[in-house]
Amino acid sequence: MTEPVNVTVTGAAGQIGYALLFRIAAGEMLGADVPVRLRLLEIPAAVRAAEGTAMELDDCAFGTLAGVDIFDDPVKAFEGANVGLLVGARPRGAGMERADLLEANGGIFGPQGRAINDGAASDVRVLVVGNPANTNALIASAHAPDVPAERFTAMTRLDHNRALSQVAARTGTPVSRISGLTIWGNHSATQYPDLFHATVGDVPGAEVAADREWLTDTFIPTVAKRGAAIIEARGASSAASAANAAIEHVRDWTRGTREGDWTSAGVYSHGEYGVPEGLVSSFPVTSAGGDWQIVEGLEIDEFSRGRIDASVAELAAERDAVRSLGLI
Ligand SMILES: NC(=O)c1ccc[n+]([C@@H]2O[C@H](COP(=O)([O-])OP(=O)(O)OC[C@H]3O[C@@H](n4cnc5c(N)ncnc54)[C@H](O)[C@@H]3O)[C@@H](O)[C@H]2O)c1
Ligand SMILES: O=C(O)C[C@H](O)C(=O)O
Repeated sequence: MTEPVNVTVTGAAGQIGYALLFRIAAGEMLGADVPVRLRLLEIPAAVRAAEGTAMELDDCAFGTLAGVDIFDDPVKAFEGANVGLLVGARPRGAGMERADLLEANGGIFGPQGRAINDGAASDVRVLVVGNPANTNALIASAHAPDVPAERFTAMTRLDHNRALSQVAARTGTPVSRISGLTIWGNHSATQYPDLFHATVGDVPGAEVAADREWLTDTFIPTVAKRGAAIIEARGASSAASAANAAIEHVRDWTRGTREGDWTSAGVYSHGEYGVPEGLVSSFPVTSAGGDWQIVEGLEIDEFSRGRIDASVAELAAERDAVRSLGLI
C-alpha cells in the first residue's frame, strides 16, 4: 500500500474545517487512490470539538483515510506534514485596529512557520486560508528559512471561482467554457479580477469587459466584496465555498492545472509584472510537476495596471507593518 500523505489542518474545529476535512478524507483533494493521514491542530479550548469531528470522520469509514490525530501544539502537528492547510486565524474583534490583527496573527503564523521549518516533510506545500491570508503566508514563510518561499501560498482561488461564476451568469456561458481569468494582488477588497485575457465561450474576455459600466460598477466590486456580502447574508463568513477553493488549490498544485487554462493563487513574487520581490501576491498560475508557475508575458493595459498597483501597494503596506512590528 502507498504510504499515506500527511495533511495538517489548523483551525480544524472551525466552520471551514468542518466543510473541508470530510472532502479531504474522501480523496477529493489528493486523489481517490491516495491514502491520507489527517493531523488536526486546534487551540486547547477547541480540542474537544475537533475530537467530535474526528469521531464523525471515523463514522464515514472512508477507504482513503489512514488516521486522524489531534494536537494543540504546532510543533507536533506539523511533524512529517506533506501538506499544511493553515485555516485557523485570529478574527478581527470589536475595537481591534489593523495593526492589532496583524500582531495577533503574527503570534500564530510565526510559530507555525517555524514548526513547518523544523518538522515538516521535505516536500511540504502550504496553503494559508486564514486572513489576512497573503500576509500570514509571508509571516509563516519568513519563519521557515529552510523551506523554499515558493512553497508558501495564499488562497485567492475562492475569488477566482467567484469571478468565474459572475461571468458565467452575465454571459450565459457555462463555467467550463470560461478560461484565462485572473485575480491579481491581495485577498481583500482591493483585489483585481481581470477579464481582459479571458476567453468566454467563443468570445474574447475583452469584448465582455468592453461594457465598462458593468465592469467597474458591478463585476469588479461584486467579486472583490463578495466575502463581506456572504457575511452580511449568512451572519458568518464563507465556509463551504472556502473549503472547496482550498481543495481545488491543493488539487491543482499537486496534480496539475487544466490543459489550456490557468488559475489564480497567492504566490511568492520574484518581481513578475512589477510586483516587488518577496510579496505573496495573487497571479495567473499554472501547475505541472507539483510547482506553480506564474504565467508571464500578458499585456497589462493602463486600466489593469492601476488596479494591480493599488492592491500590490496594500500588500506592501501590510508587509511594512508586520516588519515594523518585528514579525518578519
Ligand atoms: N482566503 C479566503 O478566501 C478565505 C475565505 C473564507 C474565510 N477565510 C478565513 O479563514 C479563517 C477561518 O475561517 P472559519 O470560518 O473557519 O473561522 P472559525 O472561527 O469558524 O474557525 C477558526 C478556528 O481556528 C481555530 N484557531 C484559532 N487560533 C488557532 C491557532 N493558533 N492554532 C490552531 N487553530 C486555531 C479556532 O479555535 C477556530 O476553531 C478566517 O481567518 C477567515 O477570515 C479566508
Ligand atoms: O471576506 C472575508 O472576510 C471572508 C473571506 O475572506 C471571504 O472572502 O469570504
